[in-house]
Amino acid sequence: MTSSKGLEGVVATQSAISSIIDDTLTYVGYDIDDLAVNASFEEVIYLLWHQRLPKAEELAELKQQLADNMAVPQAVLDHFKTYDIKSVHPMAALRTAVSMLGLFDEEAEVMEPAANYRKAIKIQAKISTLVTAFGRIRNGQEPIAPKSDLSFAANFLYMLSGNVPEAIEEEAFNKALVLHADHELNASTFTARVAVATLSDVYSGVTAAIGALKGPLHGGANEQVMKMLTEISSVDNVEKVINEKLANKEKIMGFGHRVYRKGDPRAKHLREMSRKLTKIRGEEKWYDMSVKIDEIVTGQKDLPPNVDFYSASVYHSLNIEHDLFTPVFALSRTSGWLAHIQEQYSNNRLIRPRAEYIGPGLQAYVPVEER
Ligand SMILES: CC(=O)SCCNC(=O)CCNC(=O)[C@H](O)C(C)(C)COP(=O)(O)OP(=O)(O)OC[C@H]1O[C@@H](n2cnc3c(N)ncnc32)[C@H](O)[C@@H]1OP(=O)(O)O
Ligand SMILES: O=C([O-])CC(=O)C(=O)O
Repeated sequence: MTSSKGLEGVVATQSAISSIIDDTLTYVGYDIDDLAVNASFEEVIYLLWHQRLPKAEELAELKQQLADNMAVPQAVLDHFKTYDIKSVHPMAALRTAVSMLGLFDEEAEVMEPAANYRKAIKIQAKISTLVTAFGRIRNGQEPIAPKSDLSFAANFLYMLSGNVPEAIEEEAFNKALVLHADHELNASTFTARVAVATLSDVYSGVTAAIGALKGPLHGGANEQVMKMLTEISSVDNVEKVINEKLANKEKIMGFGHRVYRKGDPRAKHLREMSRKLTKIRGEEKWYDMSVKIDEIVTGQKDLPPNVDFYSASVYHSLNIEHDLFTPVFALSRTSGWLAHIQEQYSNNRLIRPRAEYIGPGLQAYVPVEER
């Protein structure tokens, strides 16, 4: 029995939700380049959950269901005030808050598909409210109630800042949500599927997935990219800092990928948004620094940027605090996790791989006084 470190190359399940074939990403057969330009995030949620694009009335119904379910139990909001909110990572808070939502859902343990679909709506709707409320409460501000006439993307930015976003901001954020929604069997999605394959509940699956996304080798990389850009601080410093990091064999956050070899198709869309938004903000340096880092890392190491690299300067330009970048990723990827959870339940088998044992051979027990 031999193992593959990090399960590289192992095909662990079948899925009809998204595919990565020859560096092309599709959601249910629709090329991500097509969806990034044309689709709303709500359409993508529907696509992932139903494996087809919605008709107009189905889309309207989903939007209404999301709007109707955005309110979060007061006890969950109050719990943010029970610890030193400024010292915790928002992903840790989100992990607990989503788990806590399950305690207030009377259907949490009901396993019928219709009940699980209702839970998907509730979680997808409430996760925006949780992230924005956390962001405001820790800054001494009151949470803002959503506006039912705004899109999912616009509502998030509105609930965070109190201002209805400009059209270009809404467009950029919607695109970011579309691009992050699903990605085949990435680590957090696999985690969600493993959790629910024990026939545990939907809240457990999403909570487990949030924990997996938090790490800097996965969703946590976008925050680390912004930390690196902030530390480098100017285009003139890029070459020296990046060359030093490469010489020290440090990983450059936002580069490399387990599956893509020629490049992540999502990165070009985020790069273009970064160019536009940093220009509007008069802060082109974030884009210029990013492009220079990209040239060096891709040039020297043949490691192209992944989805997390240019999303950092995009979110920064949307006035999102840096440690909220990964929660933003989570609120988009929740749509994918919920699709995979549903798919796992619909054709379930316990996920239980084997380990290649590399410990000592058979040993006889020695009583404690004789060791
Ligand atoms: C949404 C997402 O999750 S996208 C990924 C987000 N994560 C990051 O951006 C973190 C930085 N990137 C990485 O750590 C990796 O590229 C991962 C985790 C994404 C993929 O990891 P793996 O497939 O396991 O590749 P692994 O880490 O083994 O790297 C293979 C080689 O490329 C190098 N490498 C990979 N990524 C990088 C990087 N970002 N910077 C420098 N070198 C790198 C490794 O050092 C290793 O070199 P070696 O063979 O000389 O030891
Ligand atoms: O697929 C992966 O390994 C990581 C990734 O890009 C994602 O989750 O979007």
